[in-house]
Amino acid sequence: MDDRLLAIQDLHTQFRTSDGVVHAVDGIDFDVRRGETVCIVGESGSGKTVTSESITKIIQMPPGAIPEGAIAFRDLETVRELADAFPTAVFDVADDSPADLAAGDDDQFVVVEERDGDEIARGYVDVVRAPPAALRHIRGGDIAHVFQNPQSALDPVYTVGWQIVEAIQLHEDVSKTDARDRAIDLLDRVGIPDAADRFDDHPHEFSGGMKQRVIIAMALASDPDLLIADEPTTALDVTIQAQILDLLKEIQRDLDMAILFITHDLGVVAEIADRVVVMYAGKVMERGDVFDVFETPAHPYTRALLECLPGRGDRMLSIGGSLPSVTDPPEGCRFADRCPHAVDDCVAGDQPPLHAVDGSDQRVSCVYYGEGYDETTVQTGFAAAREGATADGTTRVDGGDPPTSAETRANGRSRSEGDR
Ligand SMILES: Nc1ncnc2c1ncn2[C@@H]1O[C@H](COP(=O)(O)OP(=O)(O)OP(=O)(O)O)[C@@H](O)[C@H]1O
Ligand code: NI
Repeated sequence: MDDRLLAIQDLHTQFRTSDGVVHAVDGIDFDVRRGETVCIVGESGSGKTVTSESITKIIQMPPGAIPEGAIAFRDLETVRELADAFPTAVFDVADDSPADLAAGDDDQFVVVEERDGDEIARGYVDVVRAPPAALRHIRGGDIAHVFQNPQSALDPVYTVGWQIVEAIQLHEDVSKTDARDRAIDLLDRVGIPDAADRFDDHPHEFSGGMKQRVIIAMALASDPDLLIADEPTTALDVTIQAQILDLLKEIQRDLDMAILFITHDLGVVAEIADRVVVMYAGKVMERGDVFDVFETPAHPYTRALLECLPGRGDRMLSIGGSLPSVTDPPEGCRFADRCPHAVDDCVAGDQPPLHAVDGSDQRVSCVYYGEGYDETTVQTGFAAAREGATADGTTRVDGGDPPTSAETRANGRSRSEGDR
């Protein structure tokens, strides 16, 4: 069964600037299944936020544009509603392969399989092609966003209760009294003590962590299938961060909602992700099940990120170097310039294709996993390999322990707990 809720295919998001075209997201693929948590992780500027904001097209266009790619949102109810509201936008296909998606006409964005009277067996909405009216239906309804700074997401002038009531009434035709009751339930649901009493308080009467809980309550108002959270805990202190992560896990379990979580912190990834997408300079370097990626990080960049985690190994690593130019991206692998294993093939052509690792779902964009290469060469400690490379000009393949499964478990999750 295809349980994908969101399928991103060859997404390109660019910005026109006076310095040239910024290739912020440069051809990425990944999907989010129903009810799971996918984390996008990567350094500052790698394209995480632009990816997440492309999904509901809340990026400013212009200067932004999505010249290529498709974002398939596969919620049956939404497909039905949009097919009714925009009958001429329906694109019938027998089989929903990516090729069909790409072949869709520009104004045909509701893709259905088998249209039998009102019955739509399966289908998806291509967010990239959807017009503003259809996007309004999806945004804040089927897909809700939670941003980093709770301060700016709340209006200081209105009570928090009223702001949640407004979010509820935006998506549902309910009376003020019913909406008020639901708002209080939501505040209670996200762990605001004495929710009924806090309803009439203004945002400034809430702490940062409590404000973020209010934002999450607003996001839940429309009962979304997908919650996109962009660094939602970064502005909060560590204990509050942990509480918000716990809250998100709990809500997800109860509401069976998928979460796309953006972070630069692999500790957070270990805490909440089912699957992880590692981005670098607008490309996906690696993706897969969080346990596979933590236990057998395949890409040298992922290894480097893991070695940067405090408490892993005895050295604190700084990767060194900086992201390549986003206006004039280099040939080959975007990470080649900082990679101790880079060879000629790494600096030619496009970013390497995503190769399978060990027959699992894990995929890695690295030439060493292609034909004619020995992948064990890059399965070594990043810091050790770099030291080897700088000491004698060659890459050393020994030394540097990969993170163990015990360490991954110590970070809070275990495959055997069956908590997914
Ligand atoms: N409106 C814009 N105009 C021009 N360039 C932009 C715009 N928005 C983003 N970019 C560029 O796109 C690239 C990706 O930015 P993005 O915000 O997605 O990174 P990020 O991975 O979310 O980083 P961070 O961890 O700092 O939030 C960066 O080079 C950024 O400068
Ligand atoms: Ni960001």
